[in-house]
Amino acid sequence: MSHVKCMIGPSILNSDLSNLYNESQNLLDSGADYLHLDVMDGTFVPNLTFGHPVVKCLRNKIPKAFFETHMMVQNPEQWIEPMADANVDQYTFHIEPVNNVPQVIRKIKESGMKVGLAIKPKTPVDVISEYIESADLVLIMTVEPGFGGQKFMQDMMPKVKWLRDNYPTLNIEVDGGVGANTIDDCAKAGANWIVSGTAVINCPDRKQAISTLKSSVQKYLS
Ligand SMILES: O=C(CO)[C@H](O)[C@H](O)COP(=O)(O)O
Repeated sequence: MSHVKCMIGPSILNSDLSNLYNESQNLLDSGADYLHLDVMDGTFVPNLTFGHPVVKCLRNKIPKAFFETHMMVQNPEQWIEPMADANVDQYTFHIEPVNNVPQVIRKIKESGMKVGLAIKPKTPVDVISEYIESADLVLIMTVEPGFGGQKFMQDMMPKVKWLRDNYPTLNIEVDGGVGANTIDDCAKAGANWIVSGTAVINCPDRKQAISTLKSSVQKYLS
């Protein structure tokens, strides 16, 4: 009997952002369990996307779905209140630029959102262990954050496996290059929250793409 649930969260990063509502609704109608919203500030990563004003507009049109914002930003503390005001469900931030991680975790919780802790490929997983008990999810990046469509880093799987071995009930998310060819590696290592961008967005049958990801994870969870 598995302790964790499989969740598939497409990243809308490489969708038609001029048509964000329809793209998001289409992904939910195709079986997505949540939406993974990539917020980039051009400083923490060399790319710029959107912030809380866009997320809030999307939330007004999609009141019920679970929204996770993946905060690829230099100062995650700055955006907690605006994202809570946009009714974001889970605020996932990178620990690398943060001096006081417990303080950021506390503020996210006080604002009513769930807490996700993210690490870049070069960050060792044990750096995060002292904070895991107070988090809802850990995100292991399987590409350097910044862009969709990059090659999956298989060598991140020991991090996922280490987390699963040590934290059987933890929600472990992977993000970057995840699709039909790489999902088995993620599932086998123990990931249960799956972000997939281009592999879903560019697939003519998004329902099928999401269902393939789900079946693979469920196979290893059961
Ligand atoms: O966080 C991200 C990039 O920083 C994206 O969520 C991720 O790369 C998704 O796209 P793809 O599945 O195409 O890699």
